[in-house]
Amino acid sequence: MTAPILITGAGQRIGLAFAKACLEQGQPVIATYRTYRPAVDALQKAGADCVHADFATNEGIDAFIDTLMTKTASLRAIIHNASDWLPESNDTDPGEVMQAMMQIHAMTPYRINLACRALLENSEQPTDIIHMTDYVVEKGSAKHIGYAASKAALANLTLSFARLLAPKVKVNSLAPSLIMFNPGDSEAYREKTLKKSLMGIEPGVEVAVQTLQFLLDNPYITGRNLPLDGGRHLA
Ligand SMILES: NC(=O)C1=CN([C@@H]2O[C@H](COP(=O)(O)OP(=O)(O)OC[C@H]3O[C@@H](n4cnc5c(N)ncnc54)[C@H](OP(=O)(O)O)[C@@H]3O)[C@@H](O)[C@H]2O)C=CC1
Ligand SMILES: Nc1nc2c(c(=O)[nH]1)N=C([C@H](O)[C@@H](O)CO)CN2
Repeated sequence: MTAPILITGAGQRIGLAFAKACLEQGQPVIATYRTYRPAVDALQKAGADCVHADFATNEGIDAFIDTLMTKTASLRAIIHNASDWLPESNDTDPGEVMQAMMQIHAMTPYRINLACRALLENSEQPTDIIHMTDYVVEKGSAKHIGYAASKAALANLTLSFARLLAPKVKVNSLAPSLIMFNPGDSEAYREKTLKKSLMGIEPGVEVAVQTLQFLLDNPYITGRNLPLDGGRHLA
């Protein structure tokens, strides 16, 4: 019996694409979602075990972990994809922004990874943890300061968990810049953002799926950060 892959934040966009790609290969998936959408039903019908989870509190994380433990005794991989892209703004308290960003991008992967160590080590095959970070870990962000700091914390968790869990478990970061816009992004924002990379395109979720598969298939990469950014560092 193939151990499932846990994908957090799989109710839309990149996480949903990850889940669909795994299912299409016959790979069992446990997918978390916070907001119900018809896509969650479709994912469940496609064979995923969809679990509601809100990681905004430690109680919410621990409640999810308790549910997960009733579903499986082993895991093929954990993809920490759940995320909020909160900017600083005049009408939000900076302390709340930083707390929310650290909660979803650092506390959530930290608690789930520690709780699931045995599930990952139980598997016969090599197993993986993949942290979805961000290009801004390298450069910072003037408009998403708390977000960037929390993704930098997540990138450091990659190093620590790679040390802790080797050789049974590989632990890597996937660091995208633009993959896909949000529906509300203005034309002006889109134009400006496309110019930030050498490739100058909105690549879409497939490039993230390809990179995920590369990491899952490779037995010798661990503790590394894989950029997926269209050459943004040279633009
Ligand atoms: N899209 C892009 O261009 C880029 C993406 N990335 C990273 O890639 C990953 C995927 O990006 P994308 O698909 O755009 O992500 P989204 O912004 O669509 O967020 C993914 C999911 O995270 C879930 N989520 C947010 N907060 C919580 C919470 N407190 N508890 C549980 N779930 C939560 C949301 O659930 P729900 O909707 O169910 O409420 C959402 O569907 C993210 O980590 C992101 O930071 C990095 C750079 C660029
Ligand atoms: N959780 C999210 N994180 C990020 C998103 C997103 O939509 N959700 N989007 C980006 C941008 O695409 C950025 O990389 C380019 O402007 C960053 N993080």
